[in-house]
Amino acid sequence: MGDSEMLEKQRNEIDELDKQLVALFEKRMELVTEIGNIKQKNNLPIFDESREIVVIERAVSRLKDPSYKPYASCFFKDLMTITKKYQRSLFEE
Ligand SMILES: O=C(O)C(=O)C[C@]1(C(=O)O)C=C[C@@H](O)C=C1
Repeated sequence: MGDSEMLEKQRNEIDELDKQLVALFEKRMELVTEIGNIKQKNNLPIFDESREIVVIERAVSRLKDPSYKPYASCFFKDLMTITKKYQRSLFEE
């Protein structure tokens, strides 16, 4: 297979994975919404540092390739920055 064929094939695989990621992201956001509503109802803080540490540590520990560790850690940290931002937007409604 030539390089440009290979590139197209890899990008098609990424497109397929992104489709799955969007579905998972949406499911996760639905849960984040429910948790956000519980937090609002019970006057709980949005940021839960100990929970975030657990989420990141567990995710990183599941990697097969340890060289991805700092990147996976960053990915989950950024993801939770986004979820907190979204939960805050719910509080403002
Ligand atoms: O578990 C919670 O309390 C959530 O609100 C979810 C979540 C997450 O996205 O995983 C978001 C914000 C918190 O700081 C911790 C975790």
